[in-house]
Parts: sequence; C-alpha cells; structure tokens
Amino acid sequence: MSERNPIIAVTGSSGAGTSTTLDAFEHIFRSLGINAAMVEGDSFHRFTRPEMDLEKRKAKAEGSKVSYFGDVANDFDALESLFTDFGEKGVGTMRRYLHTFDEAVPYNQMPGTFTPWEPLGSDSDLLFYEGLHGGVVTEKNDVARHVDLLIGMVPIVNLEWIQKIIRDTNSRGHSREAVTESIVRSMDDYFSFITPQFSRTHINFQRVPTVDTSNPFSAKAIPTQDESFVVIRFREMKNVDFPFYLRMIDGSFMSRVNTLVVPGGKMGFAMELILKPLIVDIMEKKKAASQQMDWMQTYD
Ligand SMILES: Nc1ncnc2c1ncn2[C@@H]1O[C@H](COP(=O)(O)OP(=O)(O)OP(=O)(O)O)[C@@H](O)[C@H]1O
Ligand SMILES: O=C(CO)[C@H](O)[C@H](O)COP(=O)(O)O
Repeated sequence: MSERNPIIAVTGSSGAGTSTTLDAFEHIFRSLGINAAMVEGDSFHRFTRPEMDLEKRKAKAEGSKVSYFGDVANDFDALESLFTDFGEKGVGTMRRYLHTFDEAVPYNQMPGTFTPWEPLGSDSDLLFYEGLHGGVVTEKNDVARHVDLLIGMVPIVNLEWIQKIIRDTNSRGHSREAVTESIVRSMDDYFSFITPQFSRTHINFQRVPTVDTSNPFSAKAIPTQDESFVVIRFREMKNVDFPFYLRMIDGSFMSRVNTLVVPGGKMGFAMELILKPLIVDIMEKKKAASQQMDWMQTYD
C-alpha cells in the first residue's frame, strides 16, 4: 500500500465482468479529474495463445493441467514488481494481451499475442488494475498487500460460466467445447488462486440471477442486469453508511449486517455511490502524503 501512489484493483475470474466494470470506474475517474494508469491482468500471462496450446499439450502428456488461473501461466513476480514499483516511485511498464482481431488489427498483430511492454504515463495519479489476480497471494508473492482498494467482481459461478461461454464463443472465436474444456481444466487453479482472493477484498459485488441458470453449458444468452440482483458485501470496513445507500438505491435491502442487496439494474449506480467517496478519500490521503514529502524535502 502506498498513500502517495495508490493502487485500486478489481479482481475476478475469467468472464466475471471485471472489464465491464471499467465503465463505472472511468466515469468516477473522469468526474474527479483523476489520471489513472490502466493495467489489464491478462497482460501478465506468460504465454501467447500458440505457446499456451503447447503448454496444455505438454501438461496433458505429463498427466497434469495448466490454466490461465495459475502461477504456471501467469507471471506473479512481474505483477508484484509492477505494484511495488508503482507504489514506491509511481512508475512501471504495461502491455496488452490481444484477444480478438478487433483488438489485434490496430497493432498489426494476431489475436492471442502481446503488445510490446511500454512505460505507464509518468503523471498517473493512481494505478488501476482489472483482471484475474489483483488479490493473489502465493508462497512466493503477495500481490494483495500492495493494493489500497481491492474490489471483487464475482457473479455466482453458473452465471460466471454463462458469461464466459457466451463471450468467448461470440467475441473470441472459441468453440463451446473448447470453452467448456477450459473451465473444467482450470478448476484446481480456480480453488487455489481465484476464490481465496474474495476473502481479502474490501468489497465484493456478487451478481445473482433470478432466472434459471441451472445448466450454464446450454445457455443461449447472458441474464440481463434486470434479471439479477447484486449482493454487495463489505469486509472489515468502518463507517459504512448503509442507511444512506438504502435511501438512495430504490429496491435495495440488507441481507446481513455487512451486506447490501441492490437490483441488478442499479449496479453501476451502486458502484459509483459506494466507490466514489472511497476514491476521494484515497486522493485526499495522496495529496496529504505528497505535501508532507515536499515539506520534508524543503526542510531537509
Ligand atoms: N453486469 C452484467 N450484466 C450483463 N452482462 C454482463 C455483466 N457483466 C459482464 N457481463 C458480460 O459478461 C461477459 C464477460 O464480461 P467481461 O468481459 O467484463 O469479463 P472479464 O472479467 O473482463 O473477463 P476476462 O478476464 O476473461 O477478460 C461479457 O460478455 C459482458 O458483456
Ligand atoms: O480472459 C481470459 C483470462 O482472463 C482468457 O481465458 C485468457 O486471457 C486467454 O484468452 P484466449 O483463450 O482468448 O487466448
């Protein structure tokens, strides 16, 4: 954690909706005049798509499994170094993993490849990470400890799989069978690397559908926002103004002392209402820490 160079991370599984939440964050950053360095978690994959296909075949031949959720296919050292460097000096490098032709063509590259590493803008107010591993902790790495505000984006698992299957088949050119195989192959790493993060988050947003999702592998469409509720759970946070949220968000209710439930269509509004004051607070601490540093340099 660093008051001078704060890090906000939205963490969630593949298809959970972390990229979709960008809209809410971008809106908050714009309204507060914040210049955020945006980092995509998939850029910390170790392998291009053809390399990963090879790794999958190698693992299968050895009787093991490799998935995008684990430490074999992702460089947690590089991710932690980025968070350390940004926290200490406000610097770092980023790249992108290009999933689709639409993303790849402007770079004159193929889908499933990386753009070159490039420096983050030098005048970034904060680092914003969205991806698989913003709260990961392993024997070797502790990424979570660098994050000032850690948000979990966690649809219930059937919905998560529907979102992944529909998105990967419609936009990323994968077959339904390939996506199903990848969900099954990733299961061990899902338990080891993905779910433990949601006990480290400050707030989890869990979308729960109100339509039948009992066979996610045959679903034809993603349940809409209006066909869902969002369970918002606050962990070890003081001064959460639940009465204010209940007044402001039509149709919301409390299901536990630390848990607010809002209609799915209100998710963006709820995110903005809850997260904006937390981000304002982060920026105020940043300003105070920078002033203190300036003062110390002046009188040193
Ligand atoms: N609240 C929502 N309501 C309806 N659809 C949603 C919602 N959130 C996400 N989706 C849909 O689910 C799919 C997956 O979302 P998204 O691409 O944001 O996931 P992701 O977490 O970024 O996945 P990955 O890490 O694999 O890139 C997309 O098709 C998106 O439109
Ligand atoms: O979104 C993902 C993880 O967050 C994808 O599963 C991963 O990036 C690999 O993508 P692809 O199979 O399209 O090469």
